[in-house]
Amino acid sequence: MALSLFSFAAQPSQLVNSREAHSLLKPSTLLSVSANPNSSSACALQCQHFDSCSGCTHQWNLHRPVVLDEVTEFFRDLGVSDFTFDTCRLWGWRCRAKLAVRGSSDKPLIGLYEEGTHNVVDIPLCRAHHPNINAAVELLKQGIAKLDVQPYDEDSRTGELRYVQMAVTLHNTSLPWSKRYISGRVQITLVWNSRSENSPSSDKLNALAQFLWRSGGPSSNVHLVHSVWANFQTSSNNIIFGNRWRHLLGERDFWEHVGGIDVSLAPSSFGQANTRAFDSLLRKLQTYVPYGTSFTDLYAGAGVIGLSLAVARKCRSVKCVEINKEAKVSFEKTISRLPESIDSSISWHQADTSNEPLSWLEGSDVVVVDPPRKGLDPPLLDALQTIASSERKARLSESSSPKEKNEKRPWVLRAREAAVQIESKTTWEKSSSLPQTLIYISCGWESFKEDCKSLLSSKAWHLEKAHGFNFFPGTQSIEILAVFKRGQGTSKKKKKTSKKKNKLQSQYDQN
Ligand SMILES: C[S@@+](CC[C@H](N)C(=O)[O-])C[C@H]1O[C@@H](n2cnc3c(N)ncnc32)[C@H](O)[C@@H]1O
Repeated sequence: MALSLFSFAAQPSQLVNSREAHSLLKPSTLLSVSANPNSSSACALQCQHFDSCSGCTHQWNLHRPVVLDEVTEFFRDLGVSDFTFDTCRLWGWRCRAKLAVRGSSDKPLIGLYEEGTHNVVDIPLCRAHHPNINAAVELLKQGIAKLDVQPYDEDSRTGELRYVQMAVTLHNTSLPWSKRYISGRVQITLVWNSRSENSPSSDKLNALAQFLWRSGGPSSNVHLVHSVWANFQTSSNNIIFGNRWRHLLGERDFWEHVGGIDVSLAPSSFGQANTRAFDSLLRKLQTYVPYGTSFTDLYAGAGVIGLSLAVARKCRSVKCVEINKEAKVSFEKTISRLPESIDSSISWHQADTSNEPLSWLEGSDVVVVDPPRKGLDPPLLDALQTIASSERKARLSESSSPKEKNEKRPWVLRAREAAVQIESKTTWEKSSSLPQTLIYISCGWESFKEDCKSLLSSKAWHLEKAHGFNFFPGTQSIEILAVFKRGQGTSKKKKKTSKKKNKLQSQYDQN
């Protein structure tokens, strides 16, 4: 995963005090975007790293990303005039950060690359980070200095510590929200420049983990550290993580609570950085999924979307498809905490959605796609565009998909087999229908626009609703939730025209 896209900036080097905490906890606001809300300096980033750090691109009006006007207009032109935008939390929102470690053991730099370079900018007071990420970074720096840990040197490919991933859990739901936020604990993953835990530098790795645990674990003054993990990476490219992960200290399982369920997230699986904003999005998403639906979650990660809908909307079936095999363990753990009353058939498939995409859509009423920034894979986009003709063909041949039945390629068959399968208690009738609703969740505005235009131009879908969420305040990014329905629909503009016509007609009739 490329570093520069993902990490951002920080806050004080210790746990925040209650006044600071209060300022970080401004409630989110839902803007109906037609009226321009006040742009005030109260929504300024006020981060001293802004000029050098590449994490944030905007320091004013954090509540209104620059792209918002364009987004609003785009949807208005497509007939969605009630687009809403949730401003979410403006500071201290980032609960997950991947940071480069460079410099020297007595002066480590932990942060992001300066724009267009591989020079790391130290960002101890980042305003986007959850304050406890900054506190954990400070602790890590102390450990590096004390134990003479060598930060990685990209030119010589020497050194020990390459990157660190910090993830904060806000899981403790027994606490009121402000306390829950401030007492969030940090899972620290040290990306170590060796092949495995058996390399000669492992003693130092273990000593560093012990230091973090002693100084920030349960027997320290402030229990800040949730756990310590190691990832081993020796490759010379820009990829942050290697394939080998080891749990070193603390709780192995990392739980979060979003969308109404407990969710397990291993350090190796994808997790949304802005936990609170993601929760808002999930709650909005739930309102578009009818009770008892059959549901496919494509680009599912650890299945958070699918499983939260399985519970909130009592889905008949939920099928999750994800390419990263590491997410499977998290999915299984999350299932173990779902309410016993749940009666859904649930499966998780380790597969590439672009491989025979129609097979994943079959049998579902609703499909959610949540692709990476680059947008939908072309074969999936193509399948969605031609969904109506696929349906017609299937009906004609009476068998929904003859190609499916004749499939012989072992890798395709293997991918279709569920890696995790939980049967429902009720035996539901199997359906071969294709989805009538498509919910597109996007973190890449440019690719979304293109995909959206392609879907609409195919006339297979029309756009019904759209919402925006401020997942990444201080950047140009916006998270979109768009609801498409099958068929061409009646454009709202057209509806208005016909109302006008009717009015004219009735005036004419009266005359
Ligand atoms: C933006 S994340 C969304 C994850 C999940 N929906 C969530 O919110 O936690 C995109 C996910 O798509 C996965 N992915 C990328 N390309 C894929 C593909 N071709 N097929 C299946 N999954 C893919 C990535 O591994 C990543 O987990």
